[in-house]
Amino acid sequence: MRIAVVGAGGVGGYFGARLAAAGNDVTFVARGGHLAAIREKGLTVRSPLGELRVAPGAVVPAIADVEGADLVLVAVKLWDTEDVARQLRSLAESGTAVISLQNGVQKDTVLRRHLPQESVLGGVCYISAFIEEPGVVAHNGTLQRMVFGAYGGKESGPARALLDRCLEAGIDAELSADIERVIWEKFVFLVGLSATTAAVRQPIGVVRGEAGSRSLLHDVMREVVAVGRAKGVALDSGFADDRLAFCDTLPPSMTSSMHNDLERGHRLELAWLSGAVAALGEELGIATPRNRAVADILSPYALGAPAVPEA
Ligand SMILES: NC(=O)C1=CN([C@@H]2O[C@H](COP(=O)(O)OP(=O)(O)OC[C@H]3O[C@@H](n4cnc5c(N)ncnc54)[C@H](OP(=O)(O)O)[C@@H]3O)[C@@H](O)[C@H]2O)C=CC1
Ligand SMILES: CC(C)(CO)C(=O)C(=O)O
Repeated sequence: MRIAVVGAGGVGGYFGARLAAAGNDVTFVARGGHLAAIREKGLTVRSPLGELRVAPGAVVPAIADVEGADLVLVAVKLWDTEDVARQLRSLAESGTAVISLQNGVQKDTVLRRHLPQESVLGGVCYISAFIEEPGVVAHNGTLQRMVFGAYGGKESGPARALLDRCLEAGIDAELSADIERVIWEKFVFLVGLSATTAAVRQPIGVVRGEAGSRSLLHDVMREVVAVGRAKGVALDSGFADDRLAFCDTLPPSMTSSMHNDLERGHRLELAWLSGAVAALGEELGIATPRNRAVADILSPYALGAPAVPEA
């Protein structure tokens, strides 16, 4: 299968490298120092599931350099989606399927603004991975799961083919006939985890162990469920309780990519997480005070570590 991975960072680098190691024809689209390092030494993935190295020739600097693909995996941060969507148009118009593994519930709306509707399949991933240094992706823990499928439960050849390739590559993967609900289910958990780990600046073990931050986690997720249900997504009314119980099963050291980004002084996906919940709540007339507070508290960090103004 010919797969193009746009964004060779934590998510794209990890899943793309596993698919390449299993014999698929994977092209990575990368940029900056990461591109230069991969061109020189290849892409290395350090993982408790085994180290991988992808050959230097598998990387290109632009989507226009991809010489045909059956499927594109989009794995750039959310602020880069619009730009990537525009550049994917000609591939998608020639029949290439597109699956975004990004977080949030707005990514596919952005992709659909630029691409043929049927080319955009839905997807989510569960993993903790990041660029440790240019050319090197580090995988924390052993979780590495993808769920994907066509919207509306339609049968999709590319999704089925990707499932087979993932399973051969040792990636925990599943096809879903209700991918919209799956994306929202992840969103409930992710917004809870990212809001609280970033606000408290501690992993889930600390957040869930303290009555105040535990109730913040629960309330943040309740608000996401209320917004999703108001949008017509088939989320169970008690889904936040279910996710809180799930949070109790996580390793205490687990944290969110947004907390990692905050700690490193990087830009945050806040506007697409708690910020999006607050904006959607306003639009739909659903109260979201906890998500609004988290979005406001973290707003000085949204574009990276803030500089204190000169006196
Ligand atoms: N990291 C994680 O553990 C998880 C992340 N996610 C989600 O996955 C998505 C990707 O996150 P993550 O892997 O952490 O992101 P990273 O920042 O690690 O990787 C994205 C990479 O894509 C590059 N990039 C952006 N635009 C382009 C472009 N036009 N052409 C080529 N390269 C480009 C970036 O370069 P540059 O640095 O120059 O911007 C960066 O190297 C996010 O939505 C995130 O929320 C989901 C689950 C877990
Ligand atoms: C919650 C988690 C770690 C699961 O993949 C995630 O998606 C993120 O933090 O971005």
